Amino acid sequence: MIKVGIVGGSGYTGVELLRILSAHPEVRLTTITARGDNGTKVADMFPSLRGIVDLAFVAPEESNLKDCDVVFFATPHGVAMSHAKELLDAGVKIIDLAADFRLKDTAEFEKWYGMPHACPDILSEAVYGLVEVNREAIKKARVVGLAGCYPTSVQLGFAPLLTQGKALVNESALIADCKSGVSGAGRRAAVGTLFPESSDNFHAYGVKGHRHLPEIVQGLKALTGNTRDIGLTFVPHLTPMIRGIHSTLYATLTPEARDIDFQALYENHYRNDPFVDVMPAGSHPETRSVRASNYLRIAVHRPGNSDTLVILVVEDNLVKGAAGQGVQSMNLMFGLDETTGLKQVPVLP
Ligand SMILES: NC(=O)C1=CN([C@@H]2O[C@H](COP(=O)(O)OP(=O)(O)OC[C@H]3O[C@@H](n4cnc5c(N)ncnc54)[C@H](OP(=O)(O)O)[C@@H]3O)[C@@H](O)[C@H]2O)C=CC1
Ligand SMILES: CC(=O)N[C@@H](CCC(=O)OP(=O)(O)O)C(=O)O
Repeated sequence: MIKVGIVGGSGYTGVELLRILSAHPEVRLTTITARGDNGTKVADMFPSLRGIVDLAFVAPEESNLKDCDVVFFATPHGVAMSHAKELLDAGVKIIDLAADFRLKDTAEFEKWYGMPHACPDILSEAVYGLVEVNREAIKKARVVGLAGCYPTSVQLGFAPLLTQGKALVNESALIADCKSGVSGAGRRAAVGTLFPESSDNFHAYGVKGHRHLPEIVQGLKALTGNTRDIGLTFVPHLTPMIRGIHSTLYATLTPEARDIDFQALYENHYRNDPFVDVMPAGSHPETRSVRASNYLRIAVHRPGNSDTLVILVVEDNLVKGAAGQGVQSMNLMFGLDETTGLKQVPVLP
């Protein structure tokens, strides 16, 4: 059994990790930390876990994280990197849901996250946790910096177009128009996510620059083999639902790409990826079709047979965008089938 610890178990991605890992056949949950709620039984805070998780939250300094095989950090940015060295020295693997191990350029990290990087040496060995792109590297990783929620949907939506060796679309003018449910902001988020503020309302934010922009650009560039530059307009929106991300992606075809069958290109690209579903041509994927599951669904459109491709992508931000992707990575790091414990059927309606 894999002994698993969770730092930050009392947040939204933390409880999602608990839900998934408590049903995982190869996992034993050993320690779950929370600073504010230490001593509280997990099931008293999350009644969904009554009779399922019989542990109490412990304070981080009193936890036995070093006895784990792997520790998930479901914490704000900056926490994982301050614990990484001592855990790695103790032989513990790390999966960070925050951004400490995503951006490879430490100056970029400091610019977007407002803090210096605590361990550039560990950052350089860390693997970016987007399984469909980095599967082989994740298998050998000691540290995985999971892809962000929006970045997962945007990168997997554009990936088949960017990995062909030559540009099929105008890569300097990609557009990602993304909408997220409110749980994306976390359990202790600001006033803007309160019910009276966020229900019956819809708005864009971060148009001037969102911290996921450099992460997505880094990832899209890597998909070209770092041979071509990427220009991306990324506009996130807050939409009044609890879970889910819907990303509408736009790309303009190059003249040489006009005769390509993009439906076939996408189906072929994802033929061996158990959690990516390329839907039939003309589909309109719905966020509820992936709710509480690790699936990500994509539909490819070319309205009016024009030169504009429209790619629709849905995922659950807390699962494929965070905890599920983390468990998918953990499975690979420990030699398991990547779907182990992750075959939950989405909840609909
Ligand atoms: N929500 C989402 O959809 C996604 C979130 N993420 C990322 O995952 C991480 C967690 O997000 P989310 O679960 O939404 O956040 P929450 O605010 O819901 O939970 C944060 C958790 O971290 C704990 N925590 C806060 N500060 C510290 C600290 N300094 N040291 C130790 N523990 C701390 C909190 O408990 P306490 O304060 O009591 O210690 C709580 O358990 C974030 O980095 C977020 O950006 C990634 C993808 C998607
Ligand atoms: C709706 C909402 O507020 N979403 C968050 C992103 C989700 C998140 O937690 O970001 P990471 O993936 O980088 O960890 C935001 O825009 O800041």
